[in-house]
Amino acid sequence: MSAAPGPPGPPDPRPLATDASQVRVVLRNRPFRRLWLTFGLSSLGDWLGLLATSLFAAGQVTGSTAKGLAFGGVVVARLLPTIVLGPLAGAFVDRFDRRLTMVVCDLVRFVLFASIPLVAVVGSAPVAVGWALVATFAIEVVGMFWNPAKEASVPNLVPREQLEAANQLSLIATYGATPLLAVAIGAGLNRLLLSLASDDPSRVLVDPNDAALYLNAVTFLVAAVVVFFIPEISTGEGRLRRSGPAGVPEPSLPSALIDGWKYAGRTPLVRGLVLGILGAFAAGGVVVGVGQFFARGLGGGDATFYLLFGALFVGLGAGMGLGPSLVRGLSRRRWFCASIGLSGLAVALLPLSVHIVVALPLTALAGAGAGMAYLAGTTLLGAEVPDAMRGRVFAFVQSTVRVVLLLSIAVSSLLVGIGGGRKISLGAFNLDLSAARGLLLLSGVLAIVASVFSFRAMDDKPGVPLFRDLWATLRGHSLPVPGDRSGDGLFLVFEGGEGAGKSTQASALAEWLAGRGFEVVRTREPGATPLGRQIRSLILDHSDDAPSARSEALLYAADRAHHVATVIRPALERGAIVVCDRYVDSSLAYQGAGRELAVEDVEWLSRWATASLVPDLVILLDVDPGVGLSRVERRGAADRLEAESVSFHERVRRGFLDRAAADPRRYLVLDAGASAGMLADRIKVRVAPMLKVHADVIPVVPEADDQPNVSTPTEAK
Ligand SMILES: Nc1ncnc2c1ncn2[C@@H]1O[C@H](COP(=O)(O)OP(=O)(O)O)[C@@H](O)[C@H]1O
Ligand SMILES: Cc1cn([C@H]2C[C@H](O)[C@@H](COP(=O)(O)OP(=O)(O)O)O2)c(=O)[nH]c1=O
Repeated sequence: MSAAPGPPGPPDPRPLATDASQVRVVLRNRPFRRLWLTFGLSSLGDWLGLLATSLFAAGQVTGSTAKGLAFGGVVVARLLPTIVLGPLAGAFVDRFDRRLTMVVCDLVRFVLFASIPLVAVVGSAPVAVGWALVATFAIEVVGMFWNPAKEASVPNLVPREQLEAANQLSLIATYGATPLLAVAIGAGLNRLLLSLASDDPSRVLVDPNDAALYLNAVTFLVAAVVVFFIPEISTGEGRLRRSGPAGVPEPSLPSALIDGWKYAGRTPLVRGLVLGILGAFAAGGVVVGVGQFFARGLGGGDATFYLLFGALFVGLGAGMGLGPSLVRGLSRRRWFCASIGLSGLAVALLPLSVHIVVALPLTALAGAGAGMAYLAGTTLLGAEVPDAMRGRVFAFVQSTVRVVLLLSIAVSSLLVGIGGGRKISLGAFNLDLSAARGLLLLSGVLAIVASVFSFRAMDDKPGVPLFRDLWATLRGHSLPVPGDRSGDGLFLVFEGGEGAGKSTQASALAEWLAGRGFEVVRTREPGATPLGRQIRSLILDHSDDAPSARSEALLYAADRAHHVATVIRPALERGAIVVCDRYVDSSLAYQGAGRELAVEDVEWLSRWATASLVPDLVILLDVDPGVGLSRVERRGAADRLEAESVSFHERVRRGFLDRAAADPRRYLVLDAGASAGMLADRIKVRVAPMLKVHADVIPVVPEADDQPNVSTPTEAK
């Protein structure tokens, strides 16, 4: 038996998000570039092969029924093997060297494709068609091994943070560029060869379809050679096992397969992904199955159908290409589920469209959701499924997707013919109550349900409401995950620009709370601990060797990590109230907005430093930088940050306000121009209800007779 796959661990906290710069970085990665070329070649071969073989088979026979049968036979021959052999191929891929698997597959496909026209030269028409079918079937079988090997090898070539960009590029190659290129090459060859033969068709040098098949065979040969020279791919399980300690028995194919299924079954991420993908593809299949009927219902013919189809693909491409820059830092698990929900919603709304003008954007939206879900799903599988399991999981997903797609296309195109239509007149428009519309609604709802279930299975931000998180993300930053807190202390933070009055208000609040009998820890950042004080002087003192923006961010994070670990968490665990002058938002505002570092990076760094400890309330004292700076001028020489330009402090102010706007329930924003007494009152009003729960634990002591009980790990300012 193989070592059983370990239990699914917690999600990797490192972000998977990508941006345009990652695409450039990935493109500079040589092994990936070469692999990408082979994706393109093989995918070109696939598309060209499908077109050429189908046309070839149809061209061998006469009569429309026979042509239809021959054409359909090729398509079926291509889809069938996935279903039967997919999972087995995945288990195989995980056991053997992925590079060699890919090379052998490409060589076999080279031979098979070249054999199709060659057999036709010597054999009769039935033999030629028969062989075309057999070869096609075999080519698809080979693809079953090649595909999971390819998918599983990408994560070995590119680092985690570039995985999404790498997937974007390979999806664009597979579904965007190469199908178009295949059509163009097919058509180009046709014209070229026919024009060379002038008007006498019998003088055609090589039949255009034969030529396409030969060309196609060559693409696989080239791909085989290129892959052979990418040794980095060979880090699959097979190779590790071979060079691993002697005496570790190799798992048999069936037991590897069973391990793979077990892993998929008990890993919430994989379960969620499979469920979501199946929901999306079922809906997609229905759209394809009923498309023509629906188009007719919209009052259009084939042209409308092609328009809808075009919109679906434009949406798909846009989702894959632009999605990541739209959602930026959003959790990829959440993005995946939300995309499927979006797709489902668009499909469910389609039946309500009375006109193509409404149907087109909805179709594009459905495509965009599907494209984003496909990209996020592939990236998640690559990033979070261990290398040893990846081939099996990819194969499992690929084959179930095909089954569902085939079934939903077949069933829906069958059903749609049965149900008759009824027209309802809505003023100028006629709404056609047809089976097509009913099926669309049903499949849209199905996809939404699937997205909800997969969300439940794989969400990595429990406790953070999805829609608020989405909204916050679209506006610049996703919401943090509240850290799990033991103890029932209260964590209150003051934020704001220089001279906003944070220290004044923090002291007032701390005294008021202590006066009511609470244990209060009044603290600040940076510099609340001995280590922190050293860091503080490194950052803020003027020196010839001022830290760069990134090292400044790291120093603040280092101070914060130590502060949280040694002061804040222990206090909260005791049940104390922590009143802190500045926290994470200062880094986001000063280093993010002010120094213009990527806010997501600073946010991630802070989350890591604090182990996701989030304040219960942030009191933001909003002050005009001019006013605030003039207040602190009286304090003496400005430190390094105070001495920054006014535009810097303006950006900082915006940074704070944006944070507060993204999560209003956790912020109290006050105009710091008000008098200190008024501000203190407003703060007490907001904090008091938070104490009620707290007061059950620590009795409230009458204000007058109590000695304030404030401990300060930092010296008074
Ligand atoms: N609401 C207020 N109105 C006017 N001046 C204030 C107010 N709050 C504080 N100050 C004064 O402004 C200066 C800076 O206040 P401080 O609390 O140290 O701000 P911060 O900690 O935000 O830098 C101090 O001299 C303080 O007395
Ligand atoms: C905590 C923190 C502070 N800072 C800056 C803001 C302040 O200019 C300086 C802290 O100095 P401090 O004297 O504590 O400022 P204030 O009296 O205004 O509260 O460090 C950051 O840039 N990033 C951070 O994460």
